[in-house]
Amino acid sequence: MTDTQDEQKQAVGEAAAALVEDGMVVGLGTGSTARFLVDALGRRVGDGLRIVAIPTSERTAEQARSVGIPLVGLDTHPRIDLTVDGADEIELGSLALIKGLGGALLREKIVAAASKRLVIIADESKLVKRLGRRTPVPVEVVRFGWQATAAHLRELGAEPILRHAGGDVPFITDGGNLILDCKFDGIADPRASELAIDDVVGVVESGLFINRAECALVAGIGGVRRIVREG
Ligand SMILES: O=C(CO)[C@H](O)[C@H](O)COP(=O)(O)O
Repeated sequence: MTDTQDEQKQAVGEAAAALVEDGMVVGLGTGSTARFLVDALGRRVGDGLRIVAIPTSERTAEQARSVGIPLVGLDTHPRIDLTVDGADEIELGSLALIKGLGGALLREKIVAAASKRLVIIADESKLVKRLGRRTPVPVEVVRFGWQATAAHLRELGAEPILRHAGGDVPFITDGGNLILDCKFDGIADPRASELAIDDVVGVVESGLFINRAECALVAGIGGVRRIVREG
């Protein structure tokens, strides 16, 4: 039985760490749920598990190093066996995702695309019937002309807001870009929206992840359950 949100995140982090096998190349997600995964994997590495890992952010890299997980890059390991990452919204059925409220969506998507398997870990609050009613879609954009990029995104029906790190200082991603948090009135066709956003000049990547997750490990009051993609 799991209780608080943190206990639920810990439960899914540990359940996902148990999926990792000797010899694997593992993608490490970013965020408060992924932190529990990295801690649990660090403990397994301390007990003798032999893996190498590719982090999706500088934050995760720092944590992984601190718990003794050996890190490599996509240059030497372009194929990843298993990536475990969090999500901001998970659409029931399709397992389409909104990711990037933690600001790491670009590296997360590159690592997901290089992965044979992507397992999402989350608590039940992340499950939705339709994406984008509650959470904005984070969109990473280059700094030059971001206002023009925002205007194009507005034409797609979004309300883009420049993300700030605090005060008037814009949030800068690990790739040196900006993030526009794009509020939509629900996303009826996530794949079409992903394509339309990616087609805007100045956009580096969107936080819509479509057909990428194999399954989600979701923690609730009753424990951890595995949800698979339908169709
Ligand atoms: O996409 C992400 C970071 O870019 C995170 O996976 C997402 O924001 C979920 O984070 P948390 O586990 O803290 O709710």
